[in-house]
Order: sequence, then structure tokens, then C-alpha cells
Amino acid sequence: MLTVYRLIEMAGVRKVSYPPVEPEYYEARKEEKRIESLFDAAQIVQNVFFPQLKKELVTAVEEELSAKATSFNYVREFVEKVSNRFWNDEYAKGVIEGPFHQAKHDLENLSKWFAQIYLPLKHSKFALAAKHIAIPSERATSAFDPENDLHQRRIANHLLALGRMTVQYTVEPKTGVGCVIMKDNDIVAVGWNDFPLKSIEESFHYATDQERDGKYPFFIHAEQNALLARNAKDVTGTVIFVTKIPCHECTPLVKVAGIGTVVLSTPLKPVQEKYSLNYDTFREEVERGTFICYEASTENVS
Ligand SMILES: O=c1ccn([C@H]2C[C@H](O)[C@@H](COP(=O)(O)O)O2)c(=O)[nH]1
Repeated sequence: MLTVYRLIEMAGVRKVSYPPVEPEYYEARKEEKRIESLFDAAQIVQNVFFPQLKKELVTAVEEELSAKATSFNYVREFVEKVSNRFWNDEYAKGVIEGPFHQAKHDLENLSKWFAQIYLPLKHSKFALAAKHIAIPSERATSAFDPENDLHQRRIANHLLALGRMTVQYTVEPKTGVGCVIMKDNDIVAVGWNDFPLKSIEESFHYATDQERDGKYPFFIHAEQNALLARNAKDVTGTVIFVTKIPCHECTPLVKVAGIGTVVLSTPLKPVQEKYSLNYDTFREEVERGTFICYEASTENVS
């Protein structure tokens, strides 16, 4: 960590976010103070989340969930399952360090992280969302095939996981969306849905389900943010990894940018949508051959 830290700073990074589990830290208690002093002295901002849970508990949660979980789509259900299994006061006293309420919160965050990010990494399968479609050659990313190529499946898993992690930055209370654009095996953009920079959060932020249309005009979508902030001008024939089906606003932008392959962390099935965003446009474009689309599934992994 110390060595990597110097490289991170030299590369000009100004913000570092940790996943909830940072194994090196467990083994490096003695270095904790020094690492903190280094970070204090530098300009890098840390988003730290170190659960106050003992390593045995983290390992047990991982094993338990790997064995028992059948669907990782319902995070709330998943978090509940973990809490019921691991949180009774007697058991908790033996495996928790630090203040109890903090530890409970950490356990919840840990299980959310397992459910959303870590376990799909192990269990995702990819399949073409529409078969036998002829893709115009200028759009095709023929070399990228996570369905059949193990290495590319791993890349797809990791970049979808990165997409899911970026979702933590959104202020959108209901649906966070994250995406990553990859060009020649390099990440050239990361984006999530959010208010425009410097905007002040208003009450539409807390819009109820019935008032959802009211919030849409104020949010920049994940794909829009990624395209606007990309560090490569030409993204023709690249791959975008996204945690939600692109809507009718984003689909033409992705198309015009020339992105040829879309990897979704959800199935590309018809979405019953009563509100003003629609998700059929994207499906139609896939069926027309505008994009090669892979859908990930993490169902039935028991
Ligand atoms: O392609 C898309 C589609 C939607 N989003 C954003 C826009 C909104 O903030 C949410 C959707 O909210 P719902 O209440 O679930 O309709 O997702 C996006 O970033 N990219």
C-alpha cells in the first residue's frame, strides 16, 4: 500500500475510494498510523470504509452467501438474510469490535457490497442479448466476446463491478446507474447519474414514485456523464458497460458516438414503464443490429 500510494500521488490522483474490505489493512495494523500521516500530508482525499468486523465474520459471510444465495438481484433481501444469520446479540458480541451500532451498519454495508459487487464478480454469465444480428463493420468490436472468452468475461465482470461502485456517488434516491467505456483495453470514461455540477439539491430529488417525471429533466444520465467526460475523442467501436438498459435519451448518444458493444448487468427484457423514460428504443436498436449487446445474469448461482 505504501509503495502504491506514492505512485498514486505521482500520477496526479486526488481522490481514492476503498471497497468495504481492505485486506492489506488487516495485516498492516502497525502501518496504519504511518499510512494515515502520508495521506494527511498529501492532497489525496480518501473515502474510507473499514468495517469494524473481525476477519472471521467477513469470511463467514462470504462463505455463507456463496453457498446459500440464489439471486443477487434483491439487495435488500440479501442484506436481511445476512443480518438474520449473523446478528443476534450473543453471536455478535463474539465477532464484533468497536461500537455495536457502527458494527451493525458495517455488516449491512459489507453484505450490500457482497450482493452488488463482489459476488456477481464470481458468478456472472454473459450471453448475447439478440442472436444472429448482422452488425455493420464500423461498429463491430468483434474482438470483445465475454460469452466465449474467459479473459474478456473477467474484464466484463470487473468493469461492471466498477460501474456498480460508481453508483455510490449518485444523489439519485431511487435508481443509481453507473457505466464505464473501454477502448483498446483502457478505461476512457466512467459516469453515473447525477445533478449538473454545482447545482443545489432541491425537493424533486426526493420525488415520490408518482412524481418521477419531475426529476428527469434535472439529472444527467450515467452514459451522458461518461460521454461528456471521456478522455478519448474517438470512441468508435468501443465497449460500454452499464448497470441499466440505456434509455431513449442515451441510446442515440451512444449510437452517434459510434460505440459498438454494450454490456449490461441486467437482462435486456421489455420494461413496463409508465413514466417518460423508455427503454424500448435501445432494444429495438439491438434488434436492428446497431449494437452488439451482452447481458449478464447472476441468477441461480447456488
Ligand atoms: O440510460 C439511463 C436511464 C436512466 N438513467 C437515470 C435517470 C434517472 O436518474 C434514473 C432512473 O430513475 P427511475 O426513477 O428508476 O425511472 O436513472 C441513466 O442514468 N441512464
